[in-house]
Amino acid sequence: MSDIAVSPEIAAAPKALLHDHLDGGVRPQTIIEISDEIGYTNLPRTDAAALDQWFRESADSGSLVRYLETFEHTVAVMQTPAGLHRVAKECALDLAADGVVYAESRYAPEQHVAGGLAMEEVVEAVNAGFREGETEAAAAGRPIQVRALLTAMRHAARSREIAELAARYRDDGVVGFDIAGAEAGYPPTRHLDAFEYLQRENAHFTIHAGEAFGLPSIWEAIQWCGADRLGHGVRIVDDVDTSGDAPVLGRLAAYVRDARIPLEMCPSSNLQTGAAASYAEHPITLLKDLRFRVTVNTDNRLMSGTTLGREMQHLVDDAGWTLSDIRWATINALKSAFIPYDVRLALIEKVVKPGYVALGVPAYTV
Ligand SMILES: O=c1[nH]cnc2c1ncn2[C@@H]1O[C@H](CO)[C@@H](O)[C@H]1O
Ligand SMILES: [Zn+2]
Repeated sequence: MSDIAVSPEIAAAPKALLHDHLDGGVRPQTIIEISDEIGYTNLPRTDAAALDQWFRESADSGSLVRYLETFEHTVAVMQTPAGLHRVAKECALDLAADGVVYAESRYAPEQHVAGGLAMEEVVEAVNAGFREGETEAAAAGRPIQVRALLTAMRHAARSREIAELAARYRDDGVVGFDIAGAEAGYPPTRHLDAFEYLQRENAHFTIHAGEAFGLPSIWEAIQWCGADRLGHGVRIVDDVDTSGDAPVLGRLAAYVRDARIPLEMCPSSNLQTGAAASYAEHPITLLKDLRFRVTVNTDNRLMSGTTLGREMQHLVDDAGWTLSDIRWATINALKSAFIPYDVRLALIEKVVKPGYVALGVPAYTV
């Protein structure tokens, strides 16, 4: 969707990414090679460039449901330990090359058992791939930490089981839980059992909400389910009245802002699913100006033809963002990460702040 060039400053800026789907960021060439190895013959294109194009165009329908149909082909090549390992390793390398220093990558273990793997084996293969990618990236001078979020599909009925899996692997590379998939008709409260379990376990979770569906979904995610963060949450603007001289926040929007609930915003993805009309008009900028805890994310790099650098470049080019805004969003992301406070602080103080000073951005003020 967005083959824009990223400026040297944005490319070099240390970045943090909270919302990136592992199965939404597979390299086209890898899809083709694994398909050959496993005998998967349903790919819509067999040339890497054409396949890349196909994903972007097919995901560009204006409908979340149709957007999600394209994942059939990435999930198909992520059914073996070798396939999962390779995809995870390449994910870490690609993010490191984009200047990402910390990432949370999510995937749904229940979608990777068609070849007979146990969900534990899925988690372990992905973890091993991330660790190898981290090692290679560090050796290449691009250190990155990648942690996993386990997603449950909201139309399915395995969320409690996957929540338990996330808790079991919490000391082994998994830092949280999520629900994803078609939003309309599948409210977060359908999975209350899983969320209540995680709260009792003192575990972290985010919920895709306020993307294809509006305020009730956000309200349930926060006030019924207790979400730590919102995946997208873009529709929170429906509770901001901009008709007068100054924007007025409704009760829910005020709660989200005042409680510092992180919004994992994904501009390009929202343009493709119809949740926003353009980068210039995307609510992320209004929400930034109102000081919501905004973060910038990729969602699905393959389907959107994007990188975190590109998402940021679009905001700079079309919505008036500055490098200082990008640093603010990056620090917001690290403040909101599901890793221990001391690790977050070390990344902010030792990596992010010095990285922006090196780019000549004036010192950070709150
Ligand atoms: O923007 C999105 N909204 C809702 N669900 C999504 C989005 N992007 C990806 N997935 C879903 O999450 C699964 C696990 O990674 C993917 O297979 C896809 O079905
Ligand atoms: Zn998502």
